Amino acid sequence: NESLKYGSQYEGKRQDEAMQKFRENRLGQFIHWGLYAIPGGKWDGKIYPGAAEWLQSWADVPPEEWSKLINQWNPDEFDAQEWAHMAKEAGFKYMTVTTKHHEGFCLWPSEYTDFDVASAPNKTDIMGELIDAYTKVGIDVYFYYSILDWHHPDWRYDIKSEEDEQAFERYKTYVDNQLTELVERYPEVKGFWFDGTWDKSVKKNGKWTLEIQQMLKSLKPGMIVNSRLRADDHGSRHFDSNDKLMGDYESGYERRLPSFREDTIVTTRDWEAVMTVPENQWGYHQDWSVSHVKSTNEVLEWITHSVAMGGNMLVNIGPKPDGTIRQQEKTLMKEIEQWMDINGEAIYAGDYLGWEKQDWGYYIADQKTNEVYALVFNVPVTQKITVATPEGISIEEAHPLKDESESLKISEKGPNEVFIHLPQPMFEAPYVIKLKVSGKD
Ligand SMILES: C#C[C@@H]1N[C@@H](C)[C@@H](O)[C@H]1O
Repeated sequence: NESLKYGSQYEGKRQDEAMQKFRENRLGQFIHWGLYAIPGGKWDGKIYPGAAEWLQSWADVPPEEWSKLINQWNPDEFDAQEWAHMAKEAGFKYMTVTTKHHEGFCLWPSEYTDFDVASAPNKTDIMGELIDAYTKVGIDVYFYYSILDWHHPDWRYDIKSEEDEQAFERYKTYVDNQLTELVERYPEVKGFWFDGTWDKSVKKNGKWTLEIQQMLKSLKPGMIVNSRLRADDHGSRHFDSNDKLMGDYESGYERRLPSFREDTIVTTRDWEAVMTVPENQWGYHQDWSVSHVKSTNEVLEWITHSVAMGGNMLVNIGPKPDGTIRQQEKTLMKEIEQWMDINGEAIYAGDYLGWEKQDWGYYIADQKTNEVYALVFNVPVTQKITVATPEGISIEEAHPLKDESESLKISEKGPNEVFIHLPQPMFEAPYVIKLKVSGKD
């Protein structure tokens, strides 16, 4: 290991209360909202199938033209309490919302720019409304902030001249000021989800990324900061040049999940995956037919897979320009609610169990109660699932969370292996079984 000045600051999982709460939350809502919701994936009459919040890039729109969208920012149907209520009912324990995406438009009245809601026809302080409404219903709020900024004149993709150097110094001050402003205006914020840090300009400023992390923690002890912010002395991101995780949790799983076969290393640290309902749409896109849209059961499997590997999951919504939520996302939240009302105990505070992975689905162990759950997604044609337990551990009982008074039949399969017999008929949703285990520590 070489000594690094701007690498990982500590090893292992943070054990303080704020981080434990993050770990127990497990299921969160991601919200991507900004000017990009107005065109909704369409520019000059053409639909672009790429991510809607990247339309400025796909359609190669000059920043000064894109910025005119500010004059159409008028979410007159926006109701933060309604969003918070829907999220609460769905069972989200935390929420992460875009304060500023790559387009540079700020959803709060910032002292440091005119490219913000204060300069739009509708001057509502979106961040203020959301953090108040969500905090009031008991949902923790995190802020997404993009370092990459297509609007700001001092942003640089790389530092290749004295002029670049001076401009980027100004940009660093702008970001430091905005982050300080966000914490001071919204002190209930629990942490920051940084994005847009892949360019050389950031990789050459590892020291700055550490200073941002330290500044946020000095502004609010316990603040939680994702690994995606960080670059080390040599520009290594997420993990420093000694392969040590930087930041408080690993945030590399965007629209993908760690494999149970190859990536169990993730179970040794805190991590969070983020996912879209369509293949790749974070901001509002008016035409979801451009790609596969996940069913609720697919979304529930992504959530379960993350928790079963000891991670969190953020499920994204992209609100419409008028401030309403599209029907597909409202239906999804309602169906997640119906499933979580019965099975949420297997997800909240869930963690990696470490038993042999089976094709029928996932095991989740409760961090606090030590209860063990089997979550069945792929019902075997034999109508029974195999549970192979470590030496000295056996399954005493199996009760479906849908009706815990019911006991499922258990039969011997072999040494440390049993069958659990599933009831007819086939299931319309993932089927969760609480296992009574003996011999577990
Ligand atoms: C690429 C990229 C960005 N990272 C995701 C979390 C979205 O914000 C997307 O625009």
